[in-house]
Amino acid sequence: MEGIFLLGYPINHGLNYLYYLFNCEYNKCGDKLQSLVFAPSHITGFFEIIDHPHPMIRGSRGAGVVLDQGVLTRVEVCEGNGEIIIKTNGNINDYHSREDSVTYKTLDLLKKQFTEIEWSNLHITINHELNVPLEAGFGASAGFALGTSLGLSQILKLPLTFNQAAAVAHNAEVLLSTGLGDVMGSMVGGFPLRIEPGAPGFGKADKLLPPENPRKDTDEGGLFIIFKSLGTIETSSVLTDPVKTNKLNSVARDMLQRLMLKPQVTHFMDLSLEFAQKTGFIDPEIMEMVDVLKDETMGASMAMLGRTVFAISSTPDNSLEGSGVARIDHCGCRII
Ligand SMILES: Nc1ncnc2c1ncn2[C@@H]1O[C@H](COP(=O)(O)OP(=O)(O)OP(=O)(O)O)[C@@H](O)[C@H]1O
Ligand SMILES: CC(C)(CO)[C@@H](O)C(=O)[O-]
Repeated sequence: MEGIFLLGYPINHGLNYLYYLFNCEYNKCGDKLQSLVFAPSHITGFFEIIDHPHPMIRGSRGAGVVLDQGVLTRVEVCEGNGEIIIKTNGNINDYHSREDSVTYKTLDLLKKQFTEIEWSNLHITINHELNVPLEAGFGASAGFALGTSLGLSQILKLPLTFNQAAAVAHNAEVLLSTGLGDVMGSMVGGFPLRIEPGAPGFGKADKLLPPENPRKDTDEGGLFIIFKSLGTIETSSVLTDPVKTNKLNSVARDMLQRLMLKPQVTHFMDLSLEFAQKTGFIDPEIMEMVDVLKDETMGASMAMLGRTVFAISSTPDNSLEGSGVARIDHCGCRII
């Protein structure tokens, strides 16, 4: 394999920088038990909300794409007095309140499910490092939840499989209305098609075949995701508004079937733009950026749910000033 390597990892990989930072800190951790989880970011192009009284079955149908950037979570556990420290990019997480935090919610669900664990004798530190914007359609909350559930399940040797641990993350997302299909999307990788709603192990997912690699000269091959975020949309503010949810459901109703009849990346992007326009989610500023990218890529649209434009392209080159570029992560969420 060609390329420049740092700590055994090719430095052209989006994950490498974060991996390096974490490895440096690793030595300072003494004999604490710790785990490292990478949850790649999932951008939804279009979605339909499927309500159900059971949170494991509640969720969304839809389609999206998974980036090689996202949330890296290091969980550390040692003996203590029940302290819980949660940090995001090195800062203590003072997000609104404990009740609103998807990380706390995931931890609480594990505590309720596994009462035999002596949680009050543990000191738990959860460090999230993210390199995508928050509340901007990159499914960061799903990454926080997955890092917490998979990390703790591994360290504490909880009797859960990979999907079962991820289902706890889905449960937390659905209960807080911070996401419906991002946990499934991040687990699947590539271009996830969420065929039936629900948590991993409950819902049903597939993925688009990547188109033929137009860049045979690169070892990673494949496509690029170009993005630029202008601001946030709090997912829960949309998911709890019946006017918005009825509207988006009526627009999305037949979109997945249409994509399944022609399961191609360009068609996914066309449908995503149709969804963004017909729902009225897209505003003139985002549309302007879509127009810039549309002609020079395989298609551009708005990331659900954020004031973010995204495009899929065979080249990182584009004329949108200040845009970010990522690769596609085909592997999905993993313990590293
Ligand atoms: N600084 C922060 N540190 C940790 N968690 C945070 C922070 N800010 C927000 N959160 C968590 O993320 C949730 C916001 O999720 P939201 O779904 O709106 O964003 P997202 O997942 O990044 O975007 P989207 O779902 O649109 O893709 C909050 O409810 C909170 O639990
Ligand atoms: C609701 C949502 C658009 C938020 O990112 C996503 O979770 C999805 O597609 O279900």
